[in-house]
Amino acid sequence: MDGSGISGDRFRVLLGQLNPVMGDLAGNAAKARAAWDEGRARGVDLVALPEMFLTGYQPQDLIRKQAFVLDAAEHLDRLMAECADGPALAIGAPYVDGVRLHNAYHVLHGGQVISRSLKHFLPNFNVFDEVRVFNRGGVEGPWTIGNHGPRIGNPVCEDAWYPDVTETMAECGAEVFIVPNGSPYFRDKFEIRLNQMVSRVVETGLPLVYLNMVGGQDDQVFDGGSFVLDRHGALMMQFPVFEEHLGEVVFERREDGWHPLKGEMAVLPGSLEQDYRVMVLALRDYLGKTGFSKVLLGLSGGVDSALVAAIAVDALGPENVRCVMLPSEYTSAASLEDAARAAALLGVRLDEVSIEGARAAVEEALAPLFEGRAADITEENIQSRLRGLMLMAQSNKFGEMLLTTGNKSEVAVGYATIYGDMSGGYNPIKDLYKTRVFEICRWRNANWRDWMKGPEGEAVPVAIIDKPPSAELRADQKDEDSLPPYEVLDGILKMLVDEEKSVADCVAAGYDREVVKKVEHLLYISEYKRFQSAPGARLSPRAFWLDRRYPIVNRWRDPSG
Ligand SMILES: Nc1ncnc2c1ncn2[C@@H]1O[C@H](COP(=O)(O)OP(=O)(O)OC[C@H]2O[C@@H]([n+]3cccc(C(=O)O)c3)[C@H](O)[C@@H]2O)[C@@H](O)[C@H]1O
Ligand SMILES: Nc1ncnc2c1ncn2[C@@H]1O[C@H](COP(=O)(O)OP(=O)(O)OP(=O)(O)O)[C@@H](O)[C@H]1O
Ligand SMILES: NC(=O)CC[C@H](N)C(=O)O
Repeated sequence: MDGSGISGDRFRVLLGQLNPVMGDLAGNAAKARAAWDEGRARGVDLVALPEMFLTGYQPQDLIRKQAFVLDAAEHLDRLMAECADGPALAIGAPYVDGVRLHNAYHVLHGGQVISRSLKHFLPNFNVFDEVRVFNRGGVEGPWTIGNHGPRIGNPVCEDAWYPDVTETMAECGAEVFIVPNGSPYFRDKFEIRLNQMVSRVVETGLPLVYLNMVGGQDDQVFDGGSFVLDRHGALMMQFPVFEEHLGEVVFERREDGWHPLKGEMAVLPGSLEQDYRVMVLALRDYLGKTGFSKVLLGLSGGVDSALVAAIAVDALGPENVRCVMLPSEYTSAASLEDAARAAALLGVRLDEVSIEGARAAVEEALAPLFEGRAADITEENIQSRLRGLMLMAQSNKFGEMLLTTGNKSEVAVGYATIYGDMSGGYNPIKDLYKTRVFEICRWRNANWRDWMKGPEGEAVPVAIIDKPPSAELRADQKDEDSLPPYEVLDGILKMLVDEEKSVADCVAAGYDREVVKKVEHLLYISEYKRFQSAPGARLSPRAFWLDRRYPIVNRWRDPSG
């Protein structure tokens, strides 16, 4: 040991896979400080935190506020002073170089900044717009603490998705990579990340630490799942997904360089479980981070609202979820029973407010104007809007945030009433196709985990999963009267939306051209609804909102096929 507190042949890093709150500079700094205190108590050499941990990620245009960047710099300076005596602290925070604003990774030690890596590759695709808000940095060489420990290179997230930055760092003498990330979830992304990081290891022959953020931010969920690879690309440590976690990686110096020792190995859940957990965590964090603790929703006896109720209960506990049945003359006895059973299984309160009186009053008020016109979708939408009105009134009165329940199939084709059932602050199932809604319900009924605040066993009544979906806005209505069967609709939507395929591709895959053209048309004409819709948890690489933005005014239709 020398004055730096580092032993000659071991280097210990405490990795903080933690959940920051966007814009809560003091809170995030306190969390960083607590991790550092823990690191000091354990006697580690370095405490590392994810990309842009001090501000939260992604800050979007908040980062264009000079006052915000200055405030962040002050919090960083304070941390540097407070953490002068002990392990180094590596933390993501913005950096201003003259007029150039950077996404940076700072290493603080002994009251000084001993390294500052500026993100070189700015992601500008899917949900990312970093070219819009940051300047590209040059590649920073590796750093060490005193004369001991490995020379460490810090490619910042996207920097490790291409060979250039790691190769340059290796040429400059790096012996270990620690990559801080703000990498949001989409289904099965873990394998893609792992393959990318293994490639960097194979190209450079150097071990790599992948440290991800965790937690929900608006539509995105950072899934954690940090890991460590040795110089051959073998997995030496795996952190859990979706949980805050402090874990220690130990590097040992051998004749041929630095080697990470084998450590904890969390098992990653399957894709249905991951999707479900994302929806739960996204809702919990959206509520908690915006200052809400309670939600309400309209429980119709259908599968979408039943699943949203289960997600809400698992996120917040049954005492914080209230369901409301708002029957009309078209509501069947089976729907009333199914809603009651769904609420009972989850242990939530179910209130009933009829929309019949209000509907009669609205129709009477409009009758002189509408005289001579046949009843049509107008009257159906009035019911939906009255439900929205009644639910929002309760939201105002009781301080509960209203959840809206449209699945991705409906959101894609505009099968929802604007200012009606689209009313609400958050939509947990916005990126979940209807066919997957059924799969997820079955998964939840068969599986319980300790992170769920809801009951074990059946959470969505089997009778609800098994019956044909209906909006019940007129007698004997079924979704399949207006839409193709969901297997067909979802098959076409996956091709058009998620895979960017043409109409001709869909026809070649066996779908009827007329049906494909109808779906394509509905997809384009409902962009205005999506523009006015609530945010919801992103589960796929093509979620509506940031990943998939069509022009609202658009006359083009695919002539192929
Ligand atoms: N480009 C555009 N920019 C701005 N506004 C635009 C627009 N195109 C139409 N509009 C406006 O939008 C209005 C039509 O939209 P909207 O009022 O939503 O009505 P609309 O889309 O015609 O009908 C709602 C649909 O949702 C279905 N649905 C399914 C499941 C549940 C529920 C439910 O309510 O519970 C409903 C229902 O069966 C029906 O097919 C028009 O009055 C028009 O003025
Ligand atoms: N009778 C009702 N009571 C309470 N809420 C309702 C009622 N009917 C509709 N809603 C609300 O409006 C949403 C859209 O309802 P609708 O039944 O028309 O379509 P859906 O997409 O099949 O949804 P679900 O599967 O939940 O029924 C529901 O999820 C629910 O939140
Ligand atoms: N923060 C980032 O640079 C994110 C982009 C990165 N390639 C990812 O999604 O993991």
